[in-house]
Parts: sequence; structure tokens; C-alpha cells
Amino acid sequence: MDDLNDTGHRPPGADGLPGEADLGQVWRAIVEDLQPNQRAWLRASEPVTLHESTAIIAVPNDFTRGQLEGRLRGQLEDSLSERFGREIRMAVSVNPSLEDTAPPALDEETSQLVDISTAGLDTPPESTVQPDLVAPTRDVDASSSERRGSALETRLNPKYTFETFVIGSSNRFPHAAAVAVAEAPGKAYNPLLVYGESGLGKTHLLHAIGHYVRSLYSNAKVRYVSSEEFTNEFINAIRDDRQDRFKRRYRDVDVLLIDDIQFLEGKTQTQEEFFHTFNTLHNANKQIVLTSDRAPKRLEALEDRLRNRFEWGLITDVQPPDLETRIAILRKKAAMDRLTAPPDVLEFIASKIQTNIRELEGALIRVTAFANLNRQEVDMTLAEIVLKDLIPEGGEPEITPALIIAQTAAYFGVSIEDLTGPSRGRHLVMARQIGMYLCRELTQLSLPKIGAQFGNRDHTTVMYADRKINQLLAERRAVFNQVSELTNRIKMHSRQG
Ligand SMILES: Nc1ncnc2c1ncn2[C@@H]1O[C@H](COP(=O)(O)OP(=O)(O)OP(=O)(O)O)[C@@H](O)[C@H]1O
Repeated sequence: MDDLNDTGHRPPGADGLPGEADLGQVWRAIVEDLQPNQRAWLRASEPVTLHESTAIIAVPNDFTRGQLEGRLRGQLEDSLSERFGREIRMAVSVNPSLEDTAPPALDEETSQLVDISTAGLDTPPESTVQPDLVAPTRDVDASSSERRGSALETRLNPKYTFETFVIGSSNRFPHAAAVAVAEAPGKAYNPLLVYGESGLGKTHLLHAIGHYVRSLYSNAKVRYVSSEEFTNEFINAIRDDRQDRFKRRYRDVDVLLIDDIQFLEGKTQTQEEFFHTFNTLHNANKQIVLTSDRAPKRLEALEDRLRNRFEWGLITDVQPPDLETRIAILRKKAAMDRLTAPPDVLEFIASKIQTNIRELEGALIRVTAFANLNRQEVDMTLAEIVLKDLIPEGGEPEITPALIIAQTAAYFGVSIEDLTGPSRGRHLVMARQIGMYLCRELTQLSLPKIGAQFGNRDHTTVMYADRKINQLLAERRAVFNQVSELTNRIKMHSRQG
């Protein structure tokens, strides 16, 4: 790994969230979504930079700043948070030189935006951070290299590390292989392919490799991407005639982590591109790690030459965890999220939910949220009540996104068109976010597929909705009740066929 060189690029995004350097593009999209009268306020605005959770927006005068900080703040912060997939606050600075400018050029090619990824990590350009211009209530000091370092990592999910990964007989081998690969990228097994059913920790392992590589080799360029995003980016690159940029993005890395390759099935052109990416990286001894929901030989609509390449390295599978591992996962989750639940309740949940760790964690969150809202202790009676609703007797019929959308619309008294349409009224946004959360909980659909069901929304919007509702479940009784009632209705209807 001696040849690693740090170009200052942020590591890739967990599930493809936009990075700090993408503020310009994100801001442009947000401005486009506004009503014309609101847009007028932002004509001369200029996104300056995004530091951790604060986006700095420059405007020409105090009056405009007042508008942004007043009536537009909520909406703009919601939109920024939604698109970045985390809470973003806005700080508004005044830059009088914008007064005379035409509407700022937000096009990527001509933008004045400072791209943190090319500006050098340790020397943020003077012009990006001007604390004296920023509203004093906001903390935008980014001088600490430590803080900047952690901000650079944010696109890999910080929770998905080897430390938080519980090892059991079902995943001991893939875990060991993942550690080996992270310790000696390009040398141990190349490629490493981990396959297994949904919700068994494949994505967690991929991110853990990314974190560990970066902690061992601080200059390593690690890129994480789902195959779905890889495909979408490839299509966009062709459309925008930017194939070179696309190629550089994926071929100029030390470790490429690519999730859910089953999505490449049947996509001939993307497979072709991926084949060349694979060869370039492999020839240069760069590490490739892949996950799939099936063994490669069962990826029937994948070209032989790709399948064949996947077999060059190590193929290993994750199995559903045994009871002990499930209990250990719940214990770890409870400790990490400071959820209090006695051992018998953890065992009970672990005994009831056997095949999907995402559901296992979801059940623990529901039980503790219910207790929290009722100011009750978590005990067996309470756990039984909550889980009875969650797990029907005699197996689970399939729940479709169409059913979830129809029931969510009916429950909130809105039309399906509105629920999946562009309108952003508060009531609608909440209903939509609950619908997206339920699709994540009750179906196996990927984030982009859920986004597609809700009017072609971006997958980061779904991710944000999922996180937000998970959080609100424990904080707001109304949300907990709505989610529980709606879950019951959806399950009832699915059983009725
Ligand atoms: N061994 C483990 N220890 C701790 N947490 C785990 C473990 N395995 C999975 N999890 C947790 O379970 C959840 C689902 O895991 P993950 O998203 O990695 O599954 P996946 O196999 O990639 O599923 P999908 O194919 O649906 O994307 C995550 O929150 C993850 O942290």
C-alpha cells in the first residue's frame, strides 16, 4: 500500500449520500424546487461550504439574510437534511459583492464553489470559511484537523465498524476474510465476495472494511457504492458525456467496495463497464470487495466473464445467526443506543425474530420506544404485546409497496397522488416519511426502489425518512401510535390478500 497517495478526496458515501463537495449541486436542486417567489430571494445566494452539519450560504445583504433565517429557514434546512441524509443547519453570511452579480452560476463547470475534495484537506481556502461573516449563533469553526478528519469519514456509516459487528458461527468466516482484506488490501483475497440473504450484515462488513482500511492507511482512497448507484451514475455519465470522469472516479481508487451486485443482472452495458473497472483495479493490485444476495453461480443474468472474475478470489457467505449471536447482537445494539431492556426480553425478541438482523434490531427499537412513551419499564408483558403485532402467527404473507402506499394514504386522509407527488406540506411530508419507513421495514426493497415508488425520489430521501421516523418513534407518542396502527392495518390487509 506504499503507493497510496492522498488527493484529498473524501471517502465515498455510505449508500451514495452526497458529500460536502456536492453542496453546490444540492443547493441548485433545492433552489429549483422552490416556488418562484421564494426563488427570488435566492437568486443572488451562493453556497459557500458545508462543514460537518452546517451549510454556509452567502447572500448579498442583511435583508436577504433576514428572509433566509426567518421564513425560509425551516424549509431550506429540511431540504438540505433530506438530501444529505443527516441533520443540516444553515448559517447565512453576508457578502456584499454578491449584490451586483447576476444570479450565481451554479453549474458545476462554472461555479465559484470551493470543492473541498480538491482544495487540500488541511488548508481550507480562506474564502470558504469566513467566521466573521457568518451569523454568530452558528459554529462554523472547522480549524481543528481532528474534526475535519471525522467529517471526511461521514459518508461511511460510522456505526458499521468491526467493533460493532458481533461474530458468531454464522459469520465468522466472512468476518475474518473482511479483516484480512482490510489489513492487506489487494494482497489477501482479491476480489472478496460476500453473499447472503437480506439483513445479515453484508453492508455492515463492507463499511467496516472501509473504516478499518482508512484507519490503517490514512491515505487510502476507498470508494463504497451500491451497484444500483453505480448503474445510475454510469447512465448519467453517458447522458452527460462524462464517461472519463466516471472512469476516473471508479478506477482511481485503492479499495472499491461494491454492494448488491445482483443489481447488475441483465444490464449489459453497465456490466461491460464494470468488467473494465474490475480489470483495471485488479491489474493494479487494488482491492475489490463485492456483496450479492446470491452465490455468483446463481446470478444467471450476469455475463460469464464477470462471474468468472468473481471466482478468482474468495467467495464466502453469511448465514442467519444462531440464537446466541442474535442475543449478543441485541445486547450490543442496546448498549450502543443506550436502550434498557432486561436479558429475558432480549432473549424473547431474539427467539421470535430469526432470519433478518435488520428486523431484529427494529423489534428492539419498537419495544423500547413503546416503554419509553408509556413511561414503563421494559418487561416481558410489554414485549409480548409489541411483538404480537409485529409477528403474525403462521408466517408472513408478502407485503407490497403498493399496499403500503395505499394504506398510508388512506390512513392519513390524503390521495395516493399527493403522497407520491411533489407537494411538501407538513402533513404530507410526515405521511410520506412514514410510508417510506414502512417500506423499509416491511419489504425487502432497496432504498432506490423505495424512492422510485414515491414519485422517483432520491434514495437519500428514503434514508433520511427512515432515520427520522426511527428517531421520532421514541420521542413522539403520536408517531409511535400512527406507525403501529398503520403496520397493523397493512398486515391485516396483506393477510386478507
Ligand atoms: N453481526 C452483526 N453484528 C451487529 N450488527 C449486525 C450484524 N449483522 C448485521 N447487523 C446489523 O443488521 C442491520 C442489517 O445489516 P446490513 O444492512 O449490513 O445487511 P445486508 O446483508 O447488507 O442486507 P441487504 O442485502 O438488505 O442490504 C444493520 O443495522 C447491521 O448493523
